[in-house]
Order: sequence, then C-alpha cells, then structure tokens
Amino acid sequence: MTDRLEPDSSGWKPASGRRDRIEPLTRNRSIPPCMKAVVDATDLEKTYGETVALSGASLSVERGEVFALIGPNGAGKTTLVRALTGTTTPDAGTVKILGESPTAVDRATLGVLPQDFSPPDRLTARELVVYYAGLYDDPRDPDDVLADVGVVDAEDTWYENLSGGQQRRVCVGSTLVNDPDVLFLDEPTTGIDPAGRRTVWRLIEELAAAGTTVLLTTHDMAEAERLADRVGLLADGSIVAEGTPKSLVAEYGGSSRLTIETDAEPAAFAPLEYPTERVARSHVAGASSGQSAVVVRDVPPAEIGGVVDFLEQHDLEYTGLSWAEPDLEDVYLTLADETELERTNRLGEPAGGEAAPAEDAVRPGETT
Ligand SMILES: Nc1ncnc2c1ncn2[C@@H]1O[C@H](COP(=O)(O)OP(=O)(O)OP(=O)(O)O)[C@@H](O)[C@H]1O
Repeated sequence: MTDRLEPDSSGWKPASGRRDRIEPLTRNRSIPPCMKAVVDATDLEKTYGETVALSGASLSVERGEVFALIGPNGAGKTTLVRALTGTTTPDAGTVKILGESPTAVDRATLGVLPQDFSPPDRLTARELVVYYAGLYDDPRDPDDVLADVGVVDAEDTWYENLSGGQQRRVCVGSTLVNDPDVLFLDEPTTGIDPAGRRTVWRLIEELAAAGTTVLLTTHDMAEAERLADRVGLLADGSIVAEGTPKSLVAEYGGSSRLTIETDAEPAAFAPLEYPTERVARSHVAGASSGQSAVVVRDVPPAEIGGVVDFLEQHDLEYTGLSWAEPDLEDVYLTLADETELERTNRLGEPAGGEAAPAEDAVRPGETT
C-alpha cells in the first residue's frame, strides 16, 4: 500500500495514544451514513486459460457487517477477494468498494490480507508493523497493533524465526495499521493455534462492533459461525447459498446426530424408529482405535436417555456417545455434495460411479 491517508472533509483525525479498545468514533470516516453496500460485486467472471475461477459471482456486504466466504478448495474464494480488492481484473462484472471501483477507491480506507502474504523475513515483528505503519500519514500506534494481535512478547524476533501462527498474527496486524474501514482477510487464522485464533476472533469482533466492514474467507466453519453476520458459500465460481449462519443451518443443516461408537449394525437400532446410518471411525472425533460408529438422526435431547436404556437392554456394546445439533459444517457438506452432483451431471458423467456411502455425508473433518 503506497497511498497516503488523507483526512476527509469531515475533518477526521485518527485516535491518538494507546487504546485498549478500538474507539467507534474513529471508524467509517469515509463511509457516508446513507451508503448501505460497502462492498458490492455483480456477476463477476474470471477464467485462467481453461479454468473457470469465477462464473457469475455476486455479493453485497453492508456497512459494519462481517461476511464469511466459505467453499471448497479451488471454488474461487481467493480470486473473488482479488477481484474485489483490485489485485486481479475480472473478465466481466462490476465491483464497487465504498462506491468506487477497486482501483479508484482510497487505499488508505482498506486493509487487505492476501492468503499468500509474505513480508520481508529479516525484519522483526515490530519493525514490520512500524514499516507498514510508515506508509500512512496518520497510522495507528504500532504498540497498539502488536498488542491487538498478541505478539508483544515476540516483537523483537525476526519474522523468519516466528512460528507460523505468530507470522500470521503479524500479517493480520499489518492490515490494521491504517485503521481501515473495510477489511479483507483471506484465511486470517490458518496456522494459528486455538488460543491465538480466539485472539484474532475477538479482534475481528471488536473491529466489527466498532463499525469496520469485514470480508473474510475461511475453511473453519466454527470461525464462520462465530464471526459472520452472513455467510456465502462459493462453489464452482458462484455463490450457491447465502444467509445468516442460523438461517443456513435451518435450511440446509439437516437433523441432529446422536453418534454411538459401536460395532453393532444399524439394523440393531431399527426398533428405535429413527433414521440410522453407519459411519467410519475416521469420521468420529475421539473414537477409540478399531471402533466404528452408528449415527442416529433426529433424537430429541430428552430421548437420549431412552436410547441409552435401549443399548443396555439389548446388550449393544458401545464405547462413547455424543449428540450434536446440525451446524454450518453440515450445511457446507450438504451444499458441497449437491454442487459436486450438479457438476458431474452437467458434465454428463455418472454422479460418482458407485453410490456414495452414507458416511460421506457425515463430518469427514472429524478424525481420530
Ligand atoms: N493466477 C492463476 N492462474 C491460473 N489459475 C488460477 C490462478 N488463480 C487461481 N487459479 C485457479 O482458479 C481456481 C480458483 O482458485 P482460487 O485460489 O480462487 O480458489 P480458492 O477457493 O481460494 O481455493 P483454496 O480454498 O484452496 O484457497 C482454481 O482452479 C485455481 O487453480
């Protein structure tokens, strides 16, 4: 970022001194109150040779919203972020950021964390933040930025010697030095440990509460569910579903799962009269070695005790039992499966050859 921050006609001045929280009054200096869609993209197309990266992607993000883009590898998320931020030019379609084209918008109002951002290795965390802050006339205090992303203890370590997670935190910090109004974060927490991830989550929540508009991409459904006001699922270059996490779960999430770690056959559960399917043990978080599992759907929480009684009465051995409401991961898996099916149908291929096993629908991210 080489553009300089110019105070606008309203006489905006950055906050001075150390801030424990981001002050709402410093936000949105360049967003007129009447402007609803801060990020607005319509029918974006982008191909690389034979590869279609974007095929009619449209989205709109409102002032102060956190919008999470999710989707399989290669779905086009990074290409979409690049098109939105002006680092790639779409073949067709329009983009407006703060009412301007991405190349005309005041860069000082944006914070952009590319997926592959790689700052100079032989600068310390502090030097890097100071360096990026130096690109702006009225930057934030680097100490505040380092504190925000939780790398104060490692501020004198060369970037190349920081852990992967610390490096990513410094990268997130470098996008905050100009106190941006609109923040684009392409997989901000990849490689960050659980505690660090929560630090970044809280930071994003604070920024959003203070009015920053955030568009992030993530493969972490818990992250999207926690942070996003709205989620867009990108598949094959277009948004195939969009809504609040709650509405998406209600529409596509399916039913609750009671997972029973057992070698018993699903048929043994027939008297319970709930839909039942076998899942591989690799699909069950924390399952004991050698154990597979049966998933019983639609069991209300009040009926779990009845299922346990049933297991005991019928001498069905089990080593673990867990119950879960459907969540965004179920939405993702359902829609990703549907999209894959549509694609194979479109290409005139048999949809997956052999029938996909029922277990494919059940949270393959969970491993033993
Ligand atoms: N510069 C490029 N040259 C050629 N192909 C590209 C280029 N950038 C992206 N692609 C292709 O476009 C498609 C979409 O890629 P993109 O990186 O946008 O996906 P993504 O959803 O961000 O994936 P991931 O989740 O793995 O990061 C992929 O097939 C990718 O190989």
